[in-house]
Amino acid sequence: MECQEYGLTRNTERDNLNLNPLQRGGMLPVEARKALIEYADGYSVCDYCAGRLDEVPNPSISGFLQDLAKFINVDEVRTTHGARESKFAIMHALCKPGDTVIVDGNAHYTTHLAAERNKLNVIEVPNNGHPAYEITPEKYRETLENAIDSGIDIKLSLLTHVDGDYGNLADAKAVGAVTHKAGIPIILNCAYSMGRLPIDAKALNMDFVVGSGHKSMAASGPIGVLGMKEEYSDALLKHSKRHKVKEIEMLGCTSRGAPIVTLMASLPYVAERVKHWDEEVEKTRNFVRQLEEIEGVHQIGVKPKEHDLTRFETPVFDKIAENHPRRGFFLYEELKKRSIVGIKRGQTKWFKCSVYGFSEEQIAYITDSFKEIVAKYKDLI
Ligand SMILES: Cc1ncc(COP(=O)(O)O)c(C=O)c1O
Repeated sequence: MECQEYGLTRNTERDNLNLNPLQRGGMLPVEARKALIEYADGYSVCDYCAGRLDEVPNPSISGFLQDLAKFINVDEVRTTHGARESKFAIMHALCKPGDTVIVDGNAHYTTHLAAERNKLNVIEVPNNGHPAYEITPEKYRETLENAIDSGIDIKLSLLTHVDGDYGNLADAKAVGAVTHKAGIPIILNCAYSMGRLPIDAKALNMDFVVGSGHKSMAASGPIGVLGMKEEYSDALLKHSKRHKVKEIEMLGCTSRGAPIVTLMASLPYVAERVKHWDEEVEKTRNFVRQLEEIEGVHQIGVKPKEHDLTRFETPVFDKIAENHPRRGFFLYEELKKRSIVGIKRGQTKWFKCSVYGFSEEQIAYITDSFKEIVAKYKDLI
């Protein structure tokens, strides 16, 4: 058999300034790149395993999990294959088919799929619409109370801490108080927050927090985090009857090899970087201010920004696209000429981007580039 050329290079994304929000928090520091090579082979973390991944002493996965639990302030923590697998496992352990869960209207598709795979009904708390698309604790309370009043037994609730569409940071503490008052456990989906900003699960009134190593914790994918309160550990970490030491929801073992060692190697770096979250927010706000100086560029979602993921409506680029021979592709191509990538090809009505981790100089270069492109095509507007 002759195999095709699979195109396994990433020079474009690596050598240019990548604005794709999905990529900004998953970039590996040097220590993690070294660990990646050291543990690149298949079951590389399993040499000293006595049956449980979370208890492996060498490399010290057990020690790492203790540190990780402290980092997010939970009683127990496990790694999974992603935030989605963490959500699935919680729903699976706590609900049965036909049960109902309540989730925010900005929830990620993986939340919907986790519920669907568990055969659960979903009630959605709507956001407040254009332009902020905010999920308010008041709306969460109202939707929950209406459901309860109409006789629906809600087994579990979920809040997306920072959503992937608008980059809004939800008021987790207030929503946690709402669901606890109703006696319903709550999951905080921290895919876009854990590893970028400090997470204290207990202070946020959360029973579960789930994270994504490849999205926000500087790890190779796929790897997720599942943190929980003690009272749920029996349900979530229940052992197999047949294979006594194995945890059923984890299917015995979850992420092994490169993903877990990079997550481990990056933890000190990530623990340090969350202390500088305010600086990142300030950089994002400056970026928004500068980009909004262009007529026809508006940030949507909550203002001022509280997270780096930013969505802009960009009628000015859409107008240029209408009259440009390359149509919608002009923006991608003009940015690429300036070594900027990460805005989807052909997209000009709106786009999402992030400057997380870039320096002020790089951000100034990026905003100047957008302004330069508008100036170049002023006759097409
Ligand atoms: C808000 C949110 N939750 C969950 C996920 C999925 O995370 P994972 O790939 O770790 O399952 C994403 C990925 O884009 C996301 O944006």
